[in-house]
Amino acid sequence: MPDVAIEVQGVSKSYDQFQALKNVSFSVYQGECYALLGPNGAGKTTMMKLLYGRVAHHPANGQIRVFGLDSLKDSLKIRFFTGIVPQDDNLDYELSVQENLRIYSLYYGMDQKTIQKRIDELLEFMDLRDKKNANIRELSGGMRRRLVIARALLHSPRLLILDEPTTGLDPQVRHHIWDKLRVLLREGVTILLTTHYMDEAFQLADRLMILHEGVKIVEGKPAELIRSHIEPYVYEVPESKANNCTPPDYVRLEKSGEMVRFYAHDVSVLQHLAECLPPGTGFIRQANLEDVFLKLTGRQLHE
Ligand SMILES: Nc1ncnc2c1ncn2[C@@H]1O[C@H](COP(=O)(O)OP(=O)(O)OP(=O)(O)O)[C@@H](O)[C@H]1O
Repeated sequence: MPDVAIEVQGVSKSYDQFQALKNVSFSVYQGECYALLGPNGAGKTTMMKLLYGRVAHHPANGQIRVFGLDSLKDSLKIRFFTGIVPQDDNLDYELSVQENLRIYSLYYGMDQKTIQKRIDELLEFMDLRDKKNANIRELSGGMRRRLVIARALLHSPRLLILDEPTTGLDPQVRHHIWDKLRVLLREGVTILLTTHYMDEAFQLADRLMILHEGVKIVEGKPAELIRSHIEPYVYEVPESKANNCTPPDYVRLEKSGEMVRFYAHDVSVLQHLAECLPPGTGFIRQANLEDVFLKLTGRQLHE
């Protein structure tokens, strides 16, 4: 069993009367990528912020340890080996790309003689070297996101925490960022991320947890969750056409947006259903993480 990087035990968090997290426990092993999934408001960001001491947390019971350090008593020490990519790109728009990195290096008390080398290395790594002296306003959304990741890596952290790293970015930029995160994982960095993209979790996460209304409802490896929680085949049809299909009792139905999904263990049952509609009206596919998410949370990804 690999060493533990993050250990969360029975943690709850309330904002006034509202309980955002309810008795949540999980561990993240060193060098793994662990994803927190959940509908809007599930408590993902709150969990992340507790880890790096961004919200006050005085649990009556519950504890968070990061590389053996207590998140309450040692939050400053934890920040010195943790890189944080927040949900919003909180860059300084008055400064250039490299000035944004330089100012952060002061915050970490980094040696100013060697800092330029590290900045150049990171701009190269995130493919931003041509933008070194550009103003932040001149950067695309994808470039800004890459710069925030470069900034989080300045002090060569052992742990990288990313809150929705690729939200709103085009598929090419998302794949580019995933490639960079894979390089970091190969180098032994531990990664904890939140995402609304099921393909992102499937591509990157060794293990994941689904949070729902502050409660951990499931945890596991993506492929195992699909195998154990969902029928393997899905027939997806627009709701307006689905009235013509009458499924047998053992076919499960789920509505998602404009689509109806029929779930079954036997693909031939779905093929039979498909024959009740004109060809091309719907399609049969294998179940994926999004199907698990829908079944367990009963929610669409963005409501
Ligand atoms: N500072 C705060 N004061 C009061 N309530 C808060 C505060 N921060 C978060 N909440 C509430 O706590 C709940 C969990 O919020 P959180 O941001 O952790 O969810 P999330 O899963 O990250 O959501 P999203 O996917 O939309 O980012 C929400 O109902 C939110 O309104």
